[in-house]
Amino acid sequence: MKLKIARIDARRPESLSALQELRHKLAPDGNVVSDAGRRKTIEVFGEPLTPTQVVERICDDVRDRGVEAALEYGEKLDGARLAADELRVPAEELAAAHAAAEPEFLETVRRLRANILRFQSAILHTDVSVDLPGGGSLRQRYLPLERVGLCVPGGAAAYPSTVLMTAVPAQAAGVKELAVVAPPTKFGSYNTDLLATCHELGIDEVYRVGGAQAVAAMAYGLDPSPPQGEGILRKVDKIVGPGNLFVALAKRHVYGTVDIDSIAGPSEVIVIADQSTPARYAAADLIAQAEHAPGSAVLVTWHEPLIEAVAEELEKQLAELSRGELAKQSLEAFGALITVGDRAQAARLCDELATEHLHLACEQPQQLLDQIRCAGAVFMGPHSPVPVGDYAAGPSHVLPTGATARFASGLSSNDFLRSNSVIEFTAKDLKANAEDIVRIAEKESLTAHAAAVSVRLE
Ligand SMILES: NC(=O)c1ccc[n+]([C@@H]2O[C@H](COP(=O)([O-])OP(=O)(O)OC[C@H]3O[C@@H](n4cnc5c(N)ncnc54)[C@H](O)[C@@H]3O)[C@@H](O)[C@H]2O)c1
Ligand SMILES: N[C@H](CO)Cc1c[nH]c[nH+]1
Ligand SMILES: [Zn+2]
Repeated sequence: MKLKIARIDARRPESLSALQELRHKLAPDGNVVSDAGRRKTIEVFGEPLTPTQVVERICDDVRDRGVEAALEYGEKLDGARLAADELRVPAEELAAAHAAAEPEFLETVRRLRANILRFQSAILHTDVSVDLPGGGSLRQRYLPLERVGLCVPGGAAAYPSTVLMTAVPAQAAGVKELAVVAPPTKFGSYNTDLLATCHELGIDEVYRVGGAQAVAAMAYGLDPSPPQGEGILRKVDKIVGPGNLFVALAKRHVYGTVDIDSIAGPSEVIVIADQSTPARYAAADLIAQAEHAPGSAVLVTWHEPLIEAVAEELEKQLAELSRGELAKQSLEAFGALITVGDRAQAARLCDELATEHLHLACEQPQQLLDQIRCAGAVFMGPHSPVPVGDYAAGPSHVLPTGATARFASGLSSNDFLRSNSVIEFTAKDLKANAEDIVRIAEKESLTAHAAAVSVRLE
């Protein structure tokens, strides 16, 4: 299988434009969509629109027309013709999927759940109290969110692991109401392993809706006028979880109406390799991300012979894979093999691309990590490939993509908490602080603020 993957020599000044193009493709503003996506857009809307325009139309339509619009998009985009009362997966279907699941699969789900819960509970914020030396006692109080929506992808692959990686952190934080949305496809809400995983975790709200329409449905609610109909999706407080470009852009669109976690779009990896890295490991790691379809995979090395060795391995391994053709398309559209001058240049490039997954598959990974700040999750050394984090380790696999790791972090139990500050002063504490409060209030000409303190000193 002949693979046309970009080769970039970052040591040459003219490589700059190739690197910028790569970066743009990976960012959500790049709005890169496949030809198939563009064809689908024309079929649905009768005109070629950008993904951002598509998402705005879908979200506004679902906000205005509710369940009717959500079902129409499910039919047009996913080919599923459903009635309003078929939107929610019946409790009996969840129980039946669980009863029919392979016992070994359920045991794996339980072990993975325990790993995730252990880590997510360990990192959870706890209340903090501070007594001020000048008087006054302060508290930071953390409370779980009430109702959260979990996006589980289902276009090109099935993701029971994403149910675990979103629901278990939420449960560690104490969230009681969880609603799962997954497209009405064989990889989504018709996937019995996914339904069995939901049941195992005690999730009983699963809806057959995906893409931007699912995000809008959770942000606005499908039946905004109470009383809520049975089976109609109610508005949530926060939407978390990954998805394709349409899901990521929709989450960005509804932010403010509800909270979101981050832009967790199409998967990405940068593998940093050197003379110690077997080419077959590096190739396998790149393909593992590309098979998400779409997924981006970039090799960075200062050991030049590795570029062609990995290119050869990629062709060999792609030919043997069931999803080889899909992975090949991703590698050709969003992949690159990059040569850098040295480790320091590799570190700088990583910070610029701020990738979702960074695998330091080279010697002395800690020394390199000390020079890098931006990545969703970092995998250290030759025996920590990304699937360890995708499935088993404990940190959530829902991670920021498209260079948003410059400012965003991976999903964690703390994303499901809100905090209140609690301020308590006695008369003595107030007196001790009054002079400063009155002085700064007067500087702002907010004399009523000053008076609210002075009145208590009389
Ligand atoms: N960043 C992360 O944490 C993370 C984790 C897991 C998966 N992922 C990524 O999630 C993505 C999952 O994508 P997927 O496609 O398999 O599933 P998905 O469920 O995210 O998207 C499928 C939905 O997209 C909508 N859609 C498809 N084409 C459209 C078009 N042209 N116009 C409007 N809507 C359209 C449809 O409604 C469909 O239901 C992959 O790219 C994978 O890499 C990311
Ligand atoms: N690599 C994905 C995060 O970008 C997570 C995942 C789920 N299943 C397999 N992998
Ligand atoms: Zn993965």
